[in-house]
Amino acid sequence: MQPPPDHPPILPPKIGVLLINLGTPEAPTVAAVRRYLAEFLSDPRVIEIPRAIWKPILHGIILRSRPAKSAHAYQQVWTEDGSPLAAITRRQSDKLQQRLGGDVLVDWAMRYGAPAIPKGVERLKEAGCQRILVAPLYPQYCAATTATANDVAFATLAGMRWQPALRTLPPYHDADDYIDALQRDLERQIAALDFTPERLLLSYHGMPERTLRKGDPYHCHCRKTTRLLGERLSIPTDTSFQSRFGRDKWLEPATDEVLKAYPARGVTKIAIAAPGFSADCLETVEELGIRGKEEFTEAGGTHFARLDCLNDGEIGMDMLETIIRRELAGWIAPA
Ligand SMILES: C=CC1=C(C)c2cc3[nH]c(cc4nc(cc5[nH]c(cc1n2)c(C)c5CCC(=O)O)C(CCC(=O)O)=C4C)c(C)c3C=C
Ligand SMILES: [Fe+2]
Ligand SMILES: [Fe+2]
Repeated sequence: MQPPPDHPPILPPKIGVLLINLGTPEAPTVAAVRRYLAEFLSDPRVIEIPRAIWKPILHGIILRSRPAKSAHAYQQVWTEDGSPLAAITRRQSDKLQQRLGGDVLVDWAMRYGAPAIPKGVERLKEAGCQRILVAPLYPQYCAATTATANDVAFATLAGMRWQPALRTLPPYHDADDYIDALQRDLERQIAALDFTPERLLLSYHGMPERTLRKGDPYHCHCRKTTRLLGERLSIPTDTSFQSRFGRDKWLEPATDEVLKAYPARGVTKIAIAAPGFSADCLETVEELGIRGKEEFTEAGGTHFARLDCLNDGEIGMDMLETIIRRELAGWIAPA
């Protein structure tokens, strides 16, 4: 039987996947970086300080000084395709779409800036997706990253009469497929170097230490990833935490401190990787690859290599397809 002529359109039901990463400015300019930082650093999941105390600090000090410094850093990593984080996430989405076929619609979004999560969820719903997997691409769970992305996706549903069913991608810090992909990709990159590193430093984004005491599993997830990876690699590994922000105590040891201390300990040839980042970005290319290298060589290091993230390479895409398919179980037929 045909629906009446004034009936809203009936689309064949589809499955949606929304890949999410942190977000990045739209241009490497002071104004665009200020807009991005204002949104990012206003998120109470990121800065857990009472608003009445934090707002004057953010608007009176941080947004006056940091955008110029950060814009300079972004200018050093910007590509023809824009910010590396956005360009790589877009390619991951396109390649996953090809792998999953036409019954699954894959799109991507950023928690801060564009393309925004609400628009992504709405686009998938309008295209007929009655079931959506929200996939924040953070292997290690953190309230400041995973939870805030999921919050926005769920909040988008609050305004809908006909809500799609939502699933979220759980952390995959100890998933065999993830550890295996890291092992193979890092071994491949180390084998291609023109020197043999004495140690592999695994640098994760830092967090205030108090978030660990409050029950965030992030620190434990990072440590577990290093342990599982270290058990498989022949090169000795160390763990460190980068990108300290503000005056509070952050997770230790700090990446820059470890880099500066290596040569005095007799370690002068190293490789550094960032397993917590699913795509290369400012934090890996500039902070580790440029500033980290300077810190290490100024302290007496002789050989330094920054290894790429899994990005949209074959090994990374195989892993991403496997973990996404696993979460779509019961929604799509097994591959
Ligand atoms: C208190 C501040 C911050 C917390 C907490 C934080 C946690 C956190 N961040 C990432 C991943 C990324 N962070 C990136 C950039 C970035 N991070 C902060 C501050 C905090 N991060 C700032 C101010 C910035 C902007 C750049 C700068 O001014 O230094 C990025 C890169 C974005 C890009 O455009 O390339 C990523 C990715 C994680 C995983 C995390 C907690 C686990
Ligand atoms: Fe960050
Ligand atoms: Fe940084």
